[in-house]
Amino acid sequence: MNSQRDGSKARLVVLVSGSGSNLQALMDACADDAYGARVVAVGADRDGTVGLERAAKAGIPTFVHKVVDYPDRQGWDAAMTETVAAHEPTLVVSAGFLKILGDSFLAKFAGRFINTHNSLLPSFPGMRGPAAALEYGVRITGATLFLCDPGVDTGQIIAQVAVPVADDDTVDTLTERIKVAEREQLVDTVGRMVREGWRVEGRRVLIPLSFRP
Ligand SMILES: Nc1nc2c(c(=O)[nH]1)N[C@@H](CN(C=O)c1ccc(C(=O)N[C@@H](CCC(=O)O)C(=O)O)cc1)CN2
Ligand SMILES: NCC(=O)N[C@@H]1O[C@H](COP(=O)([O-])[O-])[C@@H](O)[C@H]1O
Repeated sequence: MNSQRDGSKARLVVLVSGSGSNLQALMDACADDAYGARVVAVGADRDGTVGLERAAKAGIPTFVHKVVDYPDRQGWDAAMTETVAAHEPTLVVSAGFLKILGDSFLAKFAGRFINTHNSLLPSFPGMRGPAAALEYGVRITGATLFLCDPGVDTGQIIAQVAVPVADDDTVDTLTERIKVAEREQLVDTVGRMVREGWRVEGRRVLIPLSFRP
């Protein structure tokens, strides 16, 4: 069971690659002491993202590790692991972070490394969730929050939210509609995790307030 039951604030390290609207939602939630967490660092795999700008504007430490700056993927993974570990995270949150993290990172953070994805997994994993949902013709899609494992979007599911697909949806309109529900789910679920803790039973992730008898 992981939790900050001693009343101290949980430490969130958030990983981004793009606009960081999920990051902003977490930062906004953390402004309320009752939420029980604070974003202690924001990391990215590339320079110049709006997500990094959001963190810098809020005075939150940022870091960037680019794969091309390392002799191989393992070197990049080790650098990511070392930098994130230095911030002593309660929870590592991948929110639009577009790199798969490897063995070194998972050895350190598995079980407390989560990712929000813009589809109802296991449908439409990867980098094109909304586009793939539109191409397939599903009538309901959504967002999934899950614990990351060595696979791509194959980890244990923590929470899901359904989002209807409109007849006139484009990739952009569907992506944005999913994001609204996704951000609400991320803030609500991370808050419950850090305040109440969570445990993993096989493929299930249980948070006390959602425990079923
Ligand atoms: N070990 C894991 N790491 C990450 C996971 C995961 O499930 N396990 N999820 C991703 C986030 N994600 C979807 O939600 C995702 C991100 C990136 C990719 C991908 O194919 N990335 C390529 C490079 C793409 C690029 O740089 O443009 C890669 O890593 O080589 C798939 C799914 C976060 N990390
Ligand atoms: N599977 C990777 C992926 O596509 N992730 C998606 O990137 C967006 C980031 O938005 P944000 O930068 O505004 O938070 C999110 O909608 C997230 O599901």
